[in-house]
Amino acid sequence: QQSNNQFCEGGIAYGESSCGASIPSSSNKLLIKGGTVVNAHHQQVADVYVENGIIVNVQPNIVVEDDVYVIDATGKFVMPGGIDPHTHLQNEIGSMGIETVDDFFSGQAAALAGGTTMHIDFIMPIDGNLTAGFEAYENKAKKSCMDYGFHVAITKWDEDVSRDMEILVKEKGINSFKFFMAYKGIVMVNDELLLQGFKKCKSLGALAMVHAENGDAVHAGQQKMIEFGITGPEGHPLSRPALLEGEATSRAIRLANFVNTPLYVVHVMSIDAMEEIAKARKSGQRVIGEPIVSGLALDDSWLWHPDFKTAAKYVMSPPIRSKGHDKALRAALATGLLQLVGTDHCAWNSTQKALGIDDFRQIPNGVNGIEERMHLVWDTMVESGQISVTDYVRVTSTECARIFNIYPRKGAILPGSDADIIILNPNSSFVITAKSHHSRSDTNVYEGRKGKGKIEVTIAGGRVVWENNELKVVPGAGKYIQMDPFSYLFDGLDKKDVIYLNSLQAPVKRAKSTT
Ligand SMILES: NC(=O)NCCC(=O)O
Ligand SMILES: [Zn+2]
Ligand SMILES: [Zn+2]
Repeated sequence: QQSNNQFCEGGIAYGESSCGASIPSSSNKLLIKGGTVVNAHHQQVADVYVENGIIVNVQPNIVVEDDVYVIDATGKFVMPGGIDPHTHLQNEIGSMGIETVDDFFSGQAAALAGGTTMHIDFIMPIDGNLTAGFEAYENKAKKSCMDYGFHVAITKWDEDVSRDMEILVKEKGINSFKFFMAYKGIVMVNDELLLQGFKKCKSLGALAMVHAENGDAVHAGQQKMIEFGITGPEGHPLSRPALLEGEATSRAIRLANFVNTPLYVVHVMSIDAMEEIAKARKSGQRVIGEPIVSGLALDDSWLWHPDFKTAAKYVMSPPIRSKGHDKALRAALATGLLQLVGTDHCAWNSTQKALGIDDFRQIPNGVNGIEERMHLVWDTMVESGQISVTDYVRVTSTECARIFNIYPRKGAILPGSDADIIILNPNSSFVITAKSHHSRSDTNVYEGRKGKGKIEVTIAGGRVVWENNELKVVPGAGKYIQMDPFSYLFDGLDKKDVIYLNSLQAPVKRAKSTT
């Protein structure tokens, strides 16, 4: 495990005494002075006053008493903390029973150091059982140092699953379910299950999510690579080309249209998938496309690197695509064809990745990103001139809060919102390296990457947790955020059902044939 001198681990609390950090112990009153406060809809120079973890006032020249901790943000952007819609902490999906290196403490500490103050993780059922899965993740998340929510994966179908979906939505704060169209023989579902699951999601007001790759074809592609004698990491992208992502995306979109329910496509990695989403949205269908930072900022050339350890770092599914896809995905994000950015943070160390040294199919799938997302989206999208600062807030925070129905508690700097806030200095710079990152992985897919725009302060639930490159995090400080069903994506959706049902009221009358 990586040790890091900016971050103390192994104790109970992480504060001045144990870390030598200079961040003051949490004050319940905080004033951020003179920054440019940015929301998805508006920006203004103003002060932000926080009490007991909640934003109380946002306006210029707020005057406060002496007992308030004051941060000067002059010349900097004050924005809602990032919300990462897609993470896998302490997870073993598709990885032969081994667990990712980041748990709910180390992964969240990394997130906070990178300006993300909430994430939504994927609960994997236990032997298909959703309730058992939920309870297991409730336990894993007890060490959380920032707020979190859950999506739940559906890997089989029966009456218990259907009943548990209802319980999770009505009693446990779940409002989204994920279906894997790949990982054949592990968690992949067929079209019949997709239809049943989508129908149930619709009735509950829960959002259906898909990992869209044609799993049967991927399996055939993998066999073909092995027959050709291609066993290295480059066999991974070669075995599951973008057309298989495009096919599954198109199929999921059409099935969601048939059921008339909104659809969220996770980790959109290719032009093929992006174009299917754009086409459906243009026709009025409610489809959300989530690119992830590795798809926006990397290309697949690394997978051909002669050093196995380097190449294996980049194995994830769907694969990081060839040059050109990254640029097209950035353009689609800039023009609103894709809506929000996740990470799919699923971190392994190089020993775990080496399980696939003789066979790329055994390399655990997944890359890091929870700590890097906010910096890389700033650098590649805002600093490059592709999107505005308000759009940055929208794609890194607000849109996620709206889709998962927690806006404006999250995703906004407004009176009454949770005090999850970042301060970004656009004139400062960042550099990414495994030597100083906070993930427990010994590698980083963005190793050596430098850029403009540095998150200098992170405030989570009103506590200053990242300042002067020092983390001050407390296990157990994070809260589970329950998310209600029927987000804006469901508004007016039933009108289409009514039109359809009405058309059935007038069946064609035909005279009985006499012959
Ligand atoms: N993406 C990946 O390779 N690993 C995490 C699981 C998933 O999202 O498919
Ligand atoms: Zn996936
Ligand atoms: Zn994922």
